[in-house]
Amino acid sequence: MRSTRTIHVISAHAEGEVGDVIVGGVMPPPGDTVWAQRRWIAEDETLRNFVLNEPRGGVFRHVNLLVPPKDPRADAAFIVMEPEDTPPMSGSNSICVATVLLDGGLIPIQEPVTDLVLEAPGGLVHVRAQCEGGKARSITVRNLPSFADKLGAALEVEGLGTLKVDTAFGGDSFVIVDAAALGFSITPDEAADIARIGTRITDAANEQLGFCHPELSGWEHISFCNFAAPLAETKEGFRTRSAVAIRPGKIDRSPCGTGVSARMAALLAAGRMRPGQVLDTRSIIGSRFIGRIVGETAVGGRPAILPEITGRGWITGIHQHMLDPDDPWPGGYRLTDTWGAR
Ligand SMILES: O=C(O)[C@H]1NCC[C@@H]1O
Repeated sequence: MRSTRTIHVISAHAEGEVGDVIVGGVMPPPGDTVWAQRRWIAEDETLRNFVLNEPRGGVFRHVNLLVPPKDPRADAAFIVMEPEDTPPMSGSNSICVATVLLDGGLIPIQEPVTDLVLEAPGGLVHVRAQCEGGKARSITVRNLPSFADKLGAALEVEGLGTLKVDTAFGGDSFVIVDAAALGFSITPDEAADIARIGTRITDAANEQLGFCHPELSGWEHISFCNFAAPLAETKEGFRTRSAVAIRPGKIDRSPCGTGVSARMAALLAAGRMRPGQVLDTRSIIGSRFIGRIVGETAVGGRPAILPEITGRGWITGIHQHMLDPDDPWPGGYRLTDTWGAR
């Protein structure tokens, strides 16, 4: 056996969504901030291609690189690599990172509660893990400040007509559509159609509505389409389902923490939710994130919410990715049969 590269990975998923964590074998990328390191990883593409492309990855895979924190308040820092983007934050990936740090023994568990500060590229996120028997059983992440951008905007989508949509930021940028109006009830048999149509809606939203984060320089697009099912009132707030279509054409298996945060920001801006209320969201596979608006703030002068997301993560294995110097595809490959199937 020989290899010019060995990358050590602990694999995990959060509520069904894969979020592997690189725990060794990669030097920290250049950059004075984690945001600058994120940009370097996105532009360089070597690591992204190595771990995300086939034969090591696939369109369903997200990979997080642990880096030394830049902010002295943080216990650990991470850069998220998703199929098409290297985003400011991710709910499922941050839960996977916390799970690997705690259940994998990189940071000692304190029972019954372990508090951590993680530095995501977009800023600090606080993690509170309920721990028992050496396992983080429930993880609450205080996500980045989240805000509505456009409410009730008209969006023309070829073949679908004019949709009424919201756009919002919840740690990543979203176009939010009414799932029921498009004929979806968020069930597994709808997965291929939601992925395909969601990608078209995201493309149309980028052309017609756009998005520009006022503080995270260069975050100037809409990443995802959130198919939001109707709200059912509960004692604490609302219960709902949603499916987030991820470019180039897959569905988040989790309820998408950034998506729940973006939706709560849009619901508060529309006067439907209040601080303190909960948005209990089920994914297309029935997994659950509990979102909560814990406060209000501002981002670049716009009203914003402080969202929390609670979910669970599990370690699924350990991998050591290698590169034989004779391998003719060191950067791997993507084919449109799975990567962006239309
Ligand atoms: O939970 C989330 O926020 C995400 N899951 C995969 C894509 C998003 O980053």
